[in-house]
Amino acid sequence: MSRKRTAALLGNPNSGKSALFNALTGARQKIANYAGVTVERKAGRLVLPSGEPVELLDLPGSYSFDAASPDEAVTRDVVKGTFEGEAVPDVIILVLDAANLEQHLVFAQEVLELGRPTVVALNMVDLAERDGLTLDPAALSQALGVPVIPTVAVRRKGLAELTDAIAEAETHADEEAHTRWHVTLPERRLSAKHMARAAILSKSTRHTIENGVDRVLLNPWIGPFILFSLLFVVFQAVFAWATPFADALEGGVGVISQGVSDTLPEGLLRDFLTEGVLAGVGSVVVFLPQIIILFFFILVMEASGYMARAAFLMDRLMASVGLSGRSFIPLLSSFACAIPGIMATRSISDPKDRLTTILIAPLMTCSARLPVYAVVIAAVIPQTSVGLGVGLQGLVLFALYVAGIVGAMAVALVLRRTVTKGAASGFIMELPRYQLPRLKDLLIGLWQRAWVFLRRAGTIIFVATIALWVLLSFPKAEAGESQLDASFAGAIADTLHPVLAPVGFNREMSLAIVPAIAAREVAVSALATTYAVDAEDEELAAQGVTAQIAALWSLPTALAFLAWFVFAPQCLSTIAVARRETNGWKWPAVMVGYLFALAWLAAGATYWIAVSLGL
Ligand SMILES: Nc1nc2c(ncn2[C@@H]2O[C@H](COP(=O)(O)OP(=O)(O)OP(=O)(O)O)[C@@H](O)[C@H]2O)c(=O)[nH]1
Ligand SMILES: [Mg+2]
Repeated sequence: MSRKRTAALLGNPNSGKSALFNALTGARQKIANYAGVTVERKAGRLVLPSGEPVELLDLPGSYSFDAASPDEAVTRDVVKGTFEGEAVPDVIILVLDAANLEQHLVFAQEVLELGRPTVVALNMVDLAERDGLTLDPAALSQALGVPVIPTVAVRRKGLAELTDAIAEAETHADEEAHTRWHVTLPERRLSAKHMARAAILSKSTRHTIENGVDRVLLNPWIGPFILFSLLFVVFQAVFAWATPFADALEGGVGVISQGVSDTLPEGLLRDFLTEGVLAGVGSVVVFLPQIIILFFFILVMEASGYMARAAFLMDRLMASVGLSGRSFIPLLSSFACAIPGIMATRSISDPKDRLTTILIAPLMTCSARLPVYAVVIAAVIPQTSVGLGVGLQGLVLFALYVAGIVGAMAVALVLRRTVTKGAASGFIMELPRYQLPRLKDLLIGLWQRAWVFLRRAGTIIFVATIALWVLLSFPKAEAGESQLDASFAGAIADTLHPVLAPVGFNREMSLAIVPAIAAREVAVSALATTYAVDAEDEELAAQGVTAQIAALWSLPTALAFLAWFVFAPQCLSTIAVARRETNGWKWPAVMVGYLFALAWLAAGATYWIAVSLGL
């Protein structure tokens, strides 16, 4: 049997390659409305009408095969057959944005010049229509010398025709090489203009609304104000909207815990379930509503096209610290998690810009920190309004995010003048068209994030919490001795505490930050388990970790803990991905070193300022 044939999706960024890939293979690759979403090669299975399976490749978008950024290099290597362990794809599916034809036809010529079996997916014809364009696919096919199939990837239109054309293209490999294509960029631009003109039958100007919106959103004064207000609303919502759901979940965990206590006999199994699983892991799971609300906003910003506008707005600010707006999207992605954020830096072509962005990405507040912030804020910050319906808790949360951003900008400024010295590179980014987010995509996106969170809770958070529970539970305390004092964990806490006591940490906090290296949320489950195991006051123990923190921590101590988490590099996977993306241990070591130093200093400064203010 011959080897499975391959087809690759190629085209400019944001042309809908991943949307087509998902539609053709049933995969759920990330799609979003800005350039540079896909940064890796992904494979899936497409079944042709004949029943033959084809390996379909989704690739990062590209403007040219000469491009310098690491993601575009992947595309070039795959297509030219220099990608390790990969044969040249048999068919190329060239994806063009019908509403942006002229720009997309520039790279198209470079692709066609390869002279390989190619099919064009003229995607986003719905948007072209919305813009008042009437297209002539036949004329375009004539000009390009390959089949052109109109598609709407997100509504699965034109897929059958496209698969037919892919099957055909495989059997009729194009023998005559396309030697007629132009080689210089200005020539390609000119012929793109002619081809686009020939393919557009009529054009009515309907761009006015979009331009009007952009005049407001991109205005140098109003724009940042709107962006800032939007982010502000997000953090208010994270607290205000989530509260009823979080309370219900917390209540549910409490009921189960009570049920377990009532039914099981006293002993190790009961302690394991109540102290380790329910108090520990349960204390993290209750943050699911907050996580979903945060991602709801991120996904809407990504799908609507606002994300790229935000990057555009931030370009000036970023330039003042030696970065460009290009770094903004990886940094904003780091609000979800630093790992995809660091991966997203592959779309930055300047190596020093990219390295700086990787080094500061962990300062963006990832969603794993949300449970830590939320639990401490709920415990020590009163649920009051500061006026105008603005909640104090949401305000503190917002301030923590801002602290991360300000910290990142300050670090970038220092790095760009020292270790990653160099001039800021220019920033060119296409502004995608506005789109109404599709409910289905939104729900799938939210489901994926919820699943990631729950899976973490069931795996890494579970394992780290249980490991800590074991260390806390043995050896058993003598009568009159506290369990924490007697345990192995107590010994670990006693070793670390002297280093952290000067910045206001108590013993439980010093202990909790150790397993939190596996995943930050573990700080919460670790505290919950520690207090559950060590509980002297049974009634307080039953009220959960928030009540215990409220009763046992002073305000300066709690604030120091929050400040620590703004900076601390507490996540092994981030360090691992930084190693992979920088090809060595040097930069991850620099990253970990500076982040720990900053965390310690920030916690200390916060603690002592709070103490001296008499808080
Ligand atoms: N209206 C409309 N939107 C589409 C269509 N195809 C894709 N989109 C949207 O266009 C945006 C970009 O789609 P992606 O599939 O992420 O684009 P891509 O080519 O993979 O982009 P990169 O990975 O950045 O190179 C997303 O918001 C999609 O929902 C289409 O045919 N019509
Ligand atoms: Mg993509």
